[in-house]
Amino acid sequence: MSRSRKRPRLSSDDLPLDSQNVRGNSSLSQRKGDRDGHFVFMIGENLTPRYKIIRKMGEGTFGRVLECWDRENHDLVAIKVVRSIRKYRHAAKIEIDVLNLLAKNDCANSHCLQIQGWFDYHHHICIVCEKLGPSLFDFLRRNRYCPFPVDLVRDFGRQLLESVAYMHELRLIHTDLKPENILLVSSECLNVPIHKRTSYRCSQDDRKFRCLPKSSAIKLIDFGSTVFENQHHSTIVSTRHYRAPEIILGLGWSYPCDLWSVGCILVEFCLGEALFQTHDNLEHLAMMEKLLGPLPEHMIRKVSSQAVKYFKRGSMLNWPDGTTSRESIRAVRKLDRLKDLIYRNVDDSRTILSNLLSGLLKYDPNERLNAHDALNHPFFLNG
Ligand SMILES: Nc1ncnc2c1ncn2[C@@H]1O[C@H](COP(=O)(O)OP(=O)(O)OP(=O)(O)O)[C@@H](O)[C@H]1O
Repeated sequence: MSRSRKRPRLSSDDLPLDSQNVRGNSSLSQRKGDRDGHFVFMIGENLTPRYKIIRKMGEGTFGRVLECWDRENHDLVAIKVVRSIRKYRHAAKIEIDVLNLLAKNDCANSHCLQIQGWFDYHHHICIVCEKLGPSLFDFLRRNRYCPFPVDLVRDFGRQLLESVAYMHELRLIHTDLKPENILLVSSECLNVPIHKRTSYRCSQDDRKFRCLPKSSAIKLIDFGSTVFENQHHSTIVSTRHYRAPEIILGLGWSYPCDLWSVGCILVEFCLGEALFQTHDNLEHLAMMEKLLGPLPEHMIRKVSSQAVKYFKRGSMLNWPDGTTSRESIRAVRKLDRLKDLIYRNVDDSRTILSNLLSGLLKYDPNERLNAHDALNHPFFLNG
């Protein structure tokens, strides 16, 4: 997967706070932040006297996530050390509020990352959380994008929908659901034999075994883009591959955009790789039409002035247009109808799974399944 999967969100043009004449120990400030405002550290160093840095677990737009030893609780924790840039600090405070709200109302089935606390360290906001395992994207990548068996897709889908239902009950919209933001609770895995019949994609090379998670327990992370339903919504949200059509068409968005993302994620679990591998709006819409049929006219009639250019004669997608590359035409042609895609890649529960997916991938957000209805779908009830 060569194309970037990162969601363009806050641009990184601001200077780090430690180069903005913030009062304090300048030599320490310089050592603690690099030019992008990322926290610079050494393994074994202390992050306050309480936490000892063990290793880096991940890095994102907002900061670095470090595995640390908590000397007070004698436990390992994950600490997100946010970049020392004003807008990221501001976003981190919102993320802390969301994490606290999620923790306050927590029920057994929330499947959301648990916050333990936070502190400010040399202009870096540090969010202390439970330590989890690899993301489902990392897991797929390490297994050469070998798809998950359908029973695991069901377990992951159920938990993911439970966490989305929980957030929506609290009037929160995650807006950035993607395999990178779904973490296995445990890193333990099992080596299992690959059956040629059941896993076509995995059996394309000479490997006889594949790795599967020992436990299917997952948790949702990264609430840095979460918004309250009644708050200001920026026009563009979500990482490209998981972005709902109403966002691309500038029609406004709400809770259903999370369910579209869940649909894309579940297909990805069945295929091993992202469903919509594109970075271009027109190509993205063409891929959707190849998979799901034509966009509804009533949506096309209301598109924003920026999106009008994607259509001709008022109702037809203007694709391919004069600028479409051969590579793009090939990428769209490669896609099948959703049902055929699922039939080609999944062995069990295909009919019921493709029915669930078409409910999650409804163009019209008003017709799309909500999280509760999706959880009551026969794919989950009969599995
Ligand atoms: N609690 C945790 N336990 C283990 N690893 C974690 C944890 N939290 C985050 N990570 C790792 O760190 C990575 C970055 O974390 P996170 O997504 O919160 O940062 P971000 O800066 O908001 O990222 P993005 O740019 O993708 O939004 C994750 O993809 C994951 O691999």
